[in-house]
Amino acid sequence: MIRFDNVSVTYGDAAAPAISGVDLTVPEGELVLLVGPSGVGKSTLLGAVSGLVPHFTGGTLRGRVTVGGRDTRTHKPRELADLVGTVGQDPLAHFVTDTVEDELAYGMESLGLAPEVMRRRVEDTLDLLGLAELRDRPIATLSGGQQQRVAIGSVLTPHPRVLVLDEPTSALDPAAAEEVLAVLQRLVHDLGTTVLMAEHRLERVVQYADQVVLLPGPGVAPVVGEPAEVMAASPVYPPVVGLGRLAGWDPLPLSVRDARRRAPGIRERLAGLSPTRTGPEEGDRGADRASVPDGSSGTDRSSATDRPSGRRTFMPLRGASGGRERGSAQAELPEHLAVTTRLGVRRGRAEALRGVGITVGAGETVALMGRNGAGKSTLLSAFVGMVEPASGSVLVGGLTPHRTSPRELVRQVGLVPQEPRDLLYADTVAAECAAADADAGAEPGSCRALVGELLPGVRDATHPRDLSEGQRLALALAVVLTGRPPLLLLDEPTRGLDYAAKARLVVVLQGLARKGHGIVLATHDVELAAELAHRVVILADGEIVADGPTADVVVSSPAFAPQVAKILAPQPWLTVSEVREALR
Ligand SMILES: Nc1ncnc2c1ncn2[C@@H]1O[C@H](COP(=O)(O)OP(=O)(O)OP(=O)(O)O)[C@@H](O)[C@H]1O
Ligand SMILES: Nc1ncnc2c1ncn2[C@@H]1O[C@H](COP(=O)(O)OP(=O)(O)OP(=O)(O)O)[C@@H](O)[C@H]1O
Repeated sequence: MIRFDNVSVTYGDAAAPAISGVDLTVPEGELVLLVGPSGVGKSTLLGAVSGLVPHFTGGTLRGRVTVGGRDTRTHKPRELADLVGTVGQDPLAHFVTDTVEDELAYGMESLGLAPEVMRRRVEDTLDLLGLAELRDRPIATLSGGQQQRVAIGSVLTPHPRVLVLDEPTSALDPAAAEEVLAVLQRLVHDLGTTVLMAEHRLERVVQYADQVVLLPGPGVAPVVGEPAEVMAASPVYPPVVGLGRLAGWDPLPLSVRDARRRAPGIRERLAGLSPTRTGPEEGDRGADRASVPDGSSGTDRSSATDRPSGRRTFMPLRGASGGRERGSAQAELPEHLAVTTRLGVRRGRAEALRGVGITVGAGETVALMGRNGAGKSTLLSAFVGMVEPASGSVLVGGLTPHRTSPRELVRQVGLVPQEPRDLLYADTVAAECAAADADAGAEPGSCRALVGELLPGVRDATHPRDLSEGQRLALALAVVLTGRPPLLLLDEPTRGLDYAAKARLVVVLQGLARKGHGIVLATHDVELAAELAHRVVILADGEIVADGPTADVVVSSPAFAPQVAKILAPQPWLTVSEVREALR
């Protein structure tokens, strides 16, 4: 159904092609998963199928790509629309109408389907993706995950024979991701739809794939094969495969269920051992240790709700680089970097947050989890004054965010938004980084070094618009981290990041936490939360329904447990690295 004949794509003045030597056949009715490190050319390869590359992105395509016999170089995306449905990494870029229902109908309208058919398919899709309650809503007012569901729904309604999906579950909560994958599998099995999908969170998808296409490095020809075969040697692999490789299981399990069947042996070896975990208090805070007050873990919900802002104790916070003093370093900080008390926030007609009491202590990393639309981004927005409380209060560094000037507030708190593009305004990576250094009063080169540390291979001269998703996120993270705000907020910080980049992000954030920074991440990435968070807070429908140490909260939850916890339960292991450490 899809064929690549010796395809290469070179962008503008890039020295080397983004993809090269790609020979590939995707048979009709298969679900093929495209994997590989960040920036390796996955989106480029997908774009060559939908025709976006090179028609919209520029660059030169050599060789031949055909879909259902149509050459994508001579057919514009519009001329492929009846055949190929595409969901890109940034759903907002694709929306053409204003409301959910219109968007679901749009693709069918342009194909001229009968009104009764359209009506029925819109209803089906609203139900299928849990969008019925949002049908009249302006798309601009939806949460990130709600938007991603609309984007997926809008390509399903015309029933294309080929679906090209770029990280389609990146903004979805774990349950929604499973539902979407079940729908895709049904289309593949029942209707013979062909699906080509790129995804970083392999733990979510690899067990559904008929074939895996691995791009091992930029411009390197793909490796194609059965999922278990490719996973055995792939540089990117999910925790279940990591555990399988560690335990020497052959063939490698791809699902939690398969791994559980193999697990008795490793469970026996682990019996009597326990994971080494450092809480925020036990962590080595190095030079700053003495200045960080105790009792800042805030794991006790009742006190978390009722405790005042904690201005009793003030703590000097040093820039993470050590001696260099800068704005925030001179600011005196309360023991709790952020406190909300019975916080209520309205968005439109909805109460997005209700009675939320949460504290974030110095040195603490908190993962905010919960279904799409639960209010996670709203809470982060409240911390930076982008939304006002309708009731209750929010204090950050002792200040009321929405009444504090941005200049003053940035000394206390920095936010990496869900869409990193919102943060970037310069024309090149180098200029963006220079501006970030200047804004933060950091040494020239600080931001650029961080980008390289998170993701090697990002070029100075590239326009942020032309970066891959993961590269852009690494840049946005670096821009905010350069300011080293005492409180660091990250909204879904792993979209587009490969496992290695995620691991490096974990190291950087752990280092900041040790130096006394408080970190709050809103995330659907249960594996990231397991690696990084001291504490997990679960929001449901605007209310806190759980708040406690990570292991306590996630292990008991089928939705939020990481793979290793599911495989080794009832033992308390969360990550492959914990198991590796224990077996050493
Ligand atoms: N329009 C463009 N102009 C110039 N360079 C581009 C353009 N689009 C992508 N690139 C570059 O091509 C390379 C591959 O990007 P691509 O988006 O295909 O990677 P990816 O594997 O999808 O990455 P990610 O996993 O981060 O989404 C990157 O180095 C990127 O900077
Ligand atoms: N401007 C608005 N008007 C009406 N409702 C809104 C508006 N902005 C957000 N909402 C609603 O508020 C609720 C909370 O949204 P929020 O973005 O905080 O959710 P979230 O937990 O971050 O979700 P996701 O995981 O999908 O990112 C959602 O139901 C959303 O649709």
